[in-house]
Amino acid sequence: MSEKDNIFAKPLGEVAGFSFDQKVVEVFPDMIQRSVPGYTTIVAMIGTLAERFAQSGSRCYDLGCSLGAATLAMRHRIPAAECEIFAVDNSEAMIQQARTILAADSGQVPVQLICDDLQNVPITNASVAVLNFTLQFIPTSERREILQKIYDGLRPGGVLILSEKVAFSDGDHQELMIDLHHAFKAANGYSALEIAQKRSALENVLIPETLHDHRERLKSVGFNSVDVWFQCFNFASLIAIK
Ligand SMILES: Nc1ncnc2c1ncn2[C@@H]1O[C@H](C[S@+](CC[C@H]([NH3+])C(=O)[O-])CC(=O)[O-])[C@@H](O)[C@H]1O
Ligand SMILES: O=C(O)C(=O)Cc1ccccc1
Repeated sequence: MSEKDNIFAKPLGEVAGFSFDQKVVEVFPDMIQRSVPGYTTIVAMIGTLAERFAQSGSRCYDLGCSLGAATLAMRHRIPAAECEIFAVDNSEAMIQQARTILAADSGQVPVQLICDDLQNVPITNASVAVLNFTLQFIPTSERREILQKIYDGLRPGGVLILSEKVAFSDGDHQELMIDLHHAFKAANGYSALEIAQKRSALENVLIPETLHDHRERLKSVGFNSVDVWFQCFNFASLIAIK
């Protein structure tokens, strides 16, 4: 499997902004598993949701697919005929490694891996769209346009699964959730230095918004039904149905 994440283990002096480069790719499954509470459950449930929502002859999109975890979960659970998965990521290093992982997988649903900014990828004839911890890395001013494009590309009854690190408007609650997230990381073996250096690397790179803002924007682009289906501390996943 992947190597252990020790990217932020040594004092770095100046901490550069976080990027999905080759070093991160090599440790990514370990990093995300030890950093995102509920990640394994969320990925498995994306499979269950795809099983329910994938429509025959439609497309499923995994936007910001990294190594293709959600793609694989969907691929192994979609019963609908003639579906195709489009997995998109703008990190060349991620897509290269995803290609190797997919080549070793025996799932039957065809997968197209695309190395591009998800903003350049047309979305059409979709029944499932996944943004599993991806929108948080895109400037807030560009998020509405992406969600509108997804809404417009979905068939009626189609679903968007949106997982994000979230913020809270109440300062005390915000502080508590961040503290509990750091305790989760510490329990998974990250040192105080690793937690602090990763936190500065993510500053201005990963921008969380409140669940209220996510819900309102999803409704305002047209989604009928919007609600949280998973939350642990400051990590949440929403389902939005067209
Ligand atoms: N504009 C963009 N266009 C395409 N990809 C992008 C863009 N911006 C960021 N990315 C990509 O979004 C991914 C975010 S990781 C997703 C985990 C995955 N979904 C998983 O289910 O394992 C989440 C995390 O690391 O917290 C990275 O691979 C980026 O290259
Ligand atoms: O580690 C964190 O603090 C996170 O918010 C999650 C994460 C996981 C993997 C890459 C970037 C951020």
